[in-house]
Amino acid sequence: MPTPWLVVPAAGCGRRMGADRPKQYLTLGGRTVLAHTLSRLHAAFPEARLCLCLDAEDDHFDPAWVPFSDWRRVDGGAERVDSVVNALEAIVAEGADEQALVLVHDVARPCVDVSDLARLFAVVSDDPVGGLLAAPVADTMKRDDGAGQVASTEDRAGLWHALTPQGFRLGVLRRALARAHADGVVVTDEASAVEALGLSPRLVPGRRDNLKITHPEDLALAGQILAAQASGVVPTGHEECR
Ligand SMILES: Nc1ccn([C@@H]2O[C@H](COP(=O)(O)OP(=O)(O)OP(=O)(O)O)[C@@H](O)[C@H]2O)c(=O)n1
Ligand SMILES: C[C@](O)(CO)[C@H](O)COP(=O)(O)O
Repeated sequence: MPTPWLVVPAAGCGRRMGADRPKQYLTLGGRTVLAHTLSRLHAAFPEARLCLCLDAEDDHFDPAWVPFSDWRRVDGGAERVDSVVNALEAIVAEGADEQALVLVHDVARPCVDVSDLARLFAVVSDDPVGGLLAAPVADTMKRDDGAGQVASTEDRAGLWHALTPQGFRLGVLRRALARAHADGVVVTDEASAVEALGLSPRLVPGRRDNLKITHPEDLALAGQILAAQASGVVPTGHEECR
């Protein structure tokens, strides 16, 4: 199987976290979130080529946290999607083929499981469209009425949480993001842009502990997940969600 390109958007400012620095530079067990995330990706894809999207004025980053030998820093954009587009242009500038496989993974998801990464890669390598790690919705879903009360209970059958990585061919992903930009749509993930082309990305069941650190309480949770994974006490649970 060919080596993938990895795009790691890490140019966010962590507004919802509200910390004294972007959340990718908060530490878990003495290591930054960014270092944890890159280490998981490296364990699965040691030969991959990495594009790391960082804010141009980032003064927290330390290159010692990057375990990849083939990596480049790319300027982030105003939104996540703009950071990803900048990375794709950097990949094109290096002469990558339209068929090159690109996996995009949020820096804010340090608990991603190495076997999930391998499984996603196997699926998207063999799929003409590509796909994403995802987890079925487990709770009863309510829609509000805009005034703090329940308007309805939604049918959760067939609903999934979109996780990352999301993996697509370079050509498809560039076309999809260019179309979203032309249509004035700010997509929050790659798959939704690809869907808007009329294509159907594969849903690859992944562990639900691949959480995105977003709000303050998520940090402690991520620390506990990493510790539990390291001690081997967390069952994989994959079979349940397939
Ligand atoms: N302009 C941006 C915005 C976000 N991201 C990245 O996209 C991922 C998902 O975004 P999110 O969780 O929203 O991160 P933040 O933008 O940092 O958080 P917030 O929205 O709360 O400010 C993160 O890895 C973040 O660093 C990025 O590379 N460039
Ligand atoms: C890409 C993503 O992680 C999928 O869940 C997510 O859409 C990005 O974060 P946001 O909070 O929706 O901006």
